[in-house]
Amino acid sequence: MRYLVAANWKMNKTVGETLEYLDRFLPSVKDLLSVDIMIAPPFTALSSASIRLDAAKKEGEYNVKLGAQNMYYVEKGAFTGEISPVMLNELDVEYVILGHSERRHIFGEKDDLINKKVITAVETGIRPILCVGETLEEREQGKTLSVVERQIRNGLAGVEKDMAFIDIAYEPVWAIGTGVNATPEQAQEVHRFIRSLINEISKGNDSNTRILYGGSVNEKNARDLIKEPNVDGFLVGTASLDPERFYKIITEVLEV
Ligand SMILES: O=C(CO)COP(=O)(O)O
Repeated sequence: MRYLVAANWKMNKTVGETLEYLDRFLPSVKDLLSVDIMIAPPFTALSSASIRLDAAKKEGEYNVKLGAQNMYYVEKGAFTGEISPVMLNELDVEYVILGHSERRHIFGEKDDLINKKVITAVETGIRPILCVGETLEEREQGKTLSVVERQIRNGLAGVEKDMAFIDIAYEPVWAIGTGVNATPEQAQEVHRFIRSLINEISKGNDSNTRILYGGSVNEKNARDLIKEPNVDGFLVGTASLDPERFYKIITEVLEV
């Protein structure tokens, strides 16, 4: 299984800033093919990023893929403000982040909607990264594993046989954007649980499923986190906004 290091830029960077970032970032990861890299800019920058990546790939070898931060589960129609999988496919978007805690908590997305999106993503050939994770209150009440189990079972209902085409990101809500990451031990405990759960529900058909950790990952804590046996990569927010910091995290993963 290849590690995946993914950047979730959230609502950051204009088209100009995206192109400036790629100009600085792409040379650093040229010929770096042993780890999968994904960048998810905002929707407005996807097209320009796609063109820039395409041009780079004509000049050299890059293992950098584009991701979307969300999508709707219908091909087209009267869904004001939504983006469809067909629109993402056209831009060579290969990943989609689904069920991010900001979608769940700020925009009220529930497991059944997230599940519909996961199913459509798999059907359209866009690899979903299903995000799960507990709030601080849930952790303090000892509910971490039961919350994660519910989010995974509901989120993956109907796609269990396609598990090898899906990645999971464990992102404890209390660690997102706070500067307080889960300790390697805390991450490993939940990742081991997720691994056994998806092994059970996919009947062993999960050999390409990465379990990413997300939540205040940076160039200083990445090495200790990736050393854990069930941490298969990262979903990085804040630290991915700077191309040098994101590259440093990638190099920490390479060294394990
Ligand atoms: O939400 C995240 C990635 O999806 C994590 O964000 P931070 O790295 O800023 O904590």
